[in-house]
Amino acid sequence: MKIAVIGVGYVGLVTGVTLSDIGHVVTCIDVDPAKIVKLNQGIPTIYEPGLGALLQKNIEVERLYFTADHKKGLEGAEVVYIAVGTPQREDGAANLDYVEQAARDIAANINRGIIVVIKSTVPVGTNVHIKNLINQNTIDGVRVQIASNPEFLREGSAIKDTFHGDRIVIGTEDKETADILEEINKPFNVPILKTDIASSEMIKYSSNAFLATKISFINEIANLCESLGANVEEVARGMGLDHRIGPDFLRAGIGYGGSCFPKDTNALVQLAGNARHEFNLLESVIEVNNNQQVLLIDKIMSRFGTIENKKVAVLGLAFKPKTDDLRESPSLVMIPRLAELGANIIAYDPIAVPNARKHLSTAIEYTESLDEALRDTDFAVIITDWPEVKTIDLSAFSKLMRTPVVFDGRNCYSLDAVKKSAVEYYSIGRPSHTPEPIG
Ligand SMILES: NC(=O)c1ccc[n+]([C@@H]2O[C@H](COP(=O)([O-])OP(=O)(O)OC[C@H]3O[C@@H](n4cnc5c(N)ncnc54)[C@H](O)[C@@H]3O)[C@@H](O)[C@H]2O)c1
Ligand SMILES: O=c1ccn([C@@H]2O[C@H](COP(=O)(O)OP(=O)(O)O[C@H]3O[C@H](CO)[C@@H](O)[C@H](O)[C@H]3O)[C@@H](O)[C@H]2O)c(=O)[nH]1
Repeated sequence: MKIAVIGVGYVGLVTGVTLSDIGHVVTCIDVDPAKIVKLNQGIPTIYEPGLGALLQKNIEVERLYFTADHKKGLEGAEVVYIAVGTPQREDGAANLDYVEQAARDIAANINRGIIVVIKSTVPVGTNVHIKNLINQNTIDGVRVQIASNPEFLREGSAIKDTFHGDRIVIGTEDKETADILEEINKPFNVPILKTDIASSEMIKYSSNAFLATKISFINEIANLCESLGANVEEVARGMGLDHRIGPDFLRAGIGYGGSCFPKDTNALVQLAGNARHEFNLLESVIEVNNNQQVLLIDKIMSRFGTIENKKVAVLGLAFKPKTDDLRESPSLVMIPRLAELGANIIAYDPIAVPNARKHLSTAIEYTESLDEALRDTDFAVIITDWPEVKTIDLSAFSKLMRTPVVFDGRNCYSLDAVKKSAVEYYSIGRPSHTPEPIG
């Protein structure tokens, strides 16, 4: 099948690379010419394990192309995927400007009926709106079919998620389009659910909202555990053994971030509001998460009283490990707060420092060395559970820091290991630990 993908961000690039890897001829189109230059040289524009090798392989066998020219990219395409961003608008709703522009780009450059597939996360009703927008603007009355095919990949495991996903969802208005989409996706060997368009659009938002709910639920339980003397890790383990609950997404911590959960939960609240439905549960999920992102500040202030001129190591900038993405990362909330309170900050991340320099306006020091980050600091705050941070020998804290006080937003260490160390330790939903004074 000859396929075009519009928008080569995270999702567009993974979509283009994996569709070509299963045998389709794919041309990816982006308005950013700098991205296209890099990608044509086989250089990935995102950090994603395993992506580089697949990118180079499929360019070499001439199944994968990149262009900044919509006309050229859409020429001969039988199916066109839209994978542009749907960022949050100020009122919380999804901004559809990029999707609408992609629709106009399609309308202006096709001369025969094609299938348009929306991969971007879009509110219920958008697929039909986009189909109408294209059909109203084509030359010579050309008509397109529409399909909703939401994306469920996670950053950092996007390739694995595509080839070993739990499901592929295809929402269409007619059986013929559904069958063509099924045929395209068959080689992924992932269960396919064919449904109507509105349900497909809703499955994406409901899935993200449910996962966010699990996280906020366990975070609320964690905060209660602290007051009642229980350990949230034990609680989550005990809950997760019930197969109706399951063990995933029950890791308590500093809250969820990333390019999806925050914006998609807000968009669903807006979508519900438009249908005159107050989504109280999801509003609470969002509120719990907002509070969770700054919870460590309270712990830090009750430990120190003031942090004016204290030197603090912030360990991790990305919203989760294995990505350099900072979008909605708790670090973007914590770092300005710590700076406002007068702390001098040195921030460590193994790969996200270049992105942080672009996104964080607070004047801080950066390093890609964990040792350098910890040296002579008064306390450390763990934001991202990077393997480098999780596997650190706890003695490094006492050897390198001025005072080994650690506020762990990701519960990186076992309490047994902490008890054997000289570290003063505060985590989420677990008892804190203050070492016995020596002598
Ligand atoms: N990032 C994720 O992990 C993830 C996972 C699942 C779903 N999604 C959803 O997928 C969509 C895309 O997300 P992303 O993170 O890849 O976005 P992104 O912002 O990283 O990338 C979008 C790309 O589209 C390009 N673009 C915008 N308008 C264009 C146009 N008219 N023609 C050609 N190119 C255009 C931009 O230059 C950019 O490179 C969003 O709706 C998001 O919610 C994202
Ligand atoms: O038990 C958990 C699991 C995750 N998180 C946090 O939740 C956020 C999101 O994590 P994850 O879901 O792994 O990352 P994303 O790449 O944002 O992926 C989510 O968002 C994507 C975009 O819609 C969807 O495609 C994926 O299915 C969905 O998991 C991160 O800040 C994690 O630290 C927790 O705090 N506790």
